[in-house]
Amino acid sequence: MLRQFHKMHGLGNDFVILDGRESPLAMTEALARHLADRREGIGCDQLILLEPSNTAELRMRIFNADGSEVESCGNASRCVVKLTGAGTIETAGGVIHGDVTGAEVEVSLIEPRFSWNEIPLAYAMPTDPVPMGWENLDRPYAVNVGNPHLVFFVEDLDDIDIEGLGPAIETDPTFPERINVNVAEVGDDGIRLKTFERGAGLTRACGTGACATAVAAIRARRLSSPVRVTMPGGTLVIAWEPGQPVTMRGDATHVFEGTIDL
Ligand SMILES: N[C@H](CCC[C@H](N)C(=O)O)C(=O)O
Repeated sequence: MLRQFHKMHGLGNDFVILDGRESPLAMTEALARHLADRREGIGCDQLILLEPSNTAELRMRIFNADGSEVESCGNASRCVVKLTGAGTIETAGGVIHGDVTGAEVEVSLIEPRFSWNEIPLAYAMPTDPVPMGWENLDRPYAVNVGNPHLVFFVEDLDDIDIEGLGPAIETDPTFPERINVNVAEVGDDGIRLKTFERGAGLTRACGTGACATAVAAIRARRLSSPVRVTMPGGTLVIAWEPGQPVTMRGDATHVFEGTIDL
């Protein structure tokens, strides 16, 4: 059966979006992996499937390039708000809210969580920072913004081999659901960030990573809200106050639409 798809990206973090609201689509890890494959499929960092929802205007399911289904995706949220005009979106990480503001899109995720069992970590330990290290990366902050993130603050981001260290940290048994790995350098005009994503590897931008990193920087009193977070693919503006949901504002780009036989 021929299915329409949309190819979109948020600051170079790219997505294939399928709409299963009118006609259901049974997504599997294997099919998500195939569609995400940049040689044998369409190619993307995450596969997004839209479905009906009882708690929001629509439900957004998120599958990483490795096929794993996860709770949240900040860049894809902005793309789905722009594509559908939805103001509320149900995700496995909670109901999120979006609004198109001119050329950009603003999305509010959930109120961040910080305790070890909410990240989750495998056992009780501090999360601000986590008393662990991997070569020249140590004492990260752990933050859950719907999905799990580690945030390492470093003096020089270009000194860090994030692609070399990322896989071992992502799959460390301390993180029973694996984890997204963020390495950040704080400067006068905000944060420079690179993210090795759970289930997708190094991406050009990570929306939830930018949110988690800005929240960690505000909690550690390194910066105050709002925070500009600049990644290889571009910049997001993140706003957060303790006790509130974290909000991001940035671009969402529609590249093309096509059909594929599924
Ligand atoms: N790799 C993430 C999901 C995608 C997040 C990212 N693309 C974003 O924009 O937030 C995870 O496994 O939790």
